[in-house]
Amino acid sequence: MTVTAADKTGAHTPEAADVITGARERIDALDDRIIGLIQERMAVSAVIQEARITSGGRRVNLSREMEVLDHYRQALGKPGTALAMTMLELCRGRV
Ligand SMILES: C=C(O[C@@H]1C=C(C(=O)O)C=C[C@H]1O)C(=O)O
Repeated sequence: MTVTAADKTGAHTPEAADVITGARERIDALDDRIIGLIQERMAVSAVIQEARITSGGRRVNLSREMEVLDHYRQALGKPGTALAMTMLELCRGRV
């Protein structure tokens, strides 16, 4: 059985299916960039954590994490906090 663009997108007209298909390509490209930026952030975060641990400090710095959480909350609202918490977990592991 053939899967049509309308099936894949949920659109009810070919015009809407075209809009959705094009916009999804842009979303996939944006997601690739976001993932790349998160990976870059993880690497920079690792440099900071290693420097602190090597100097005798702890991996985690809660006051800094509060600043990061607040930054995301101010920009994106409450879901921004959840996003930042997931990102912090990616960057420093679970606490
Ligand atoms: C990167 C740091 O170390 C840890 C990781 C953080 C981060 O990824 O943003 C923030 C605070 C620390 O728990 C830092 O102190 O800046």
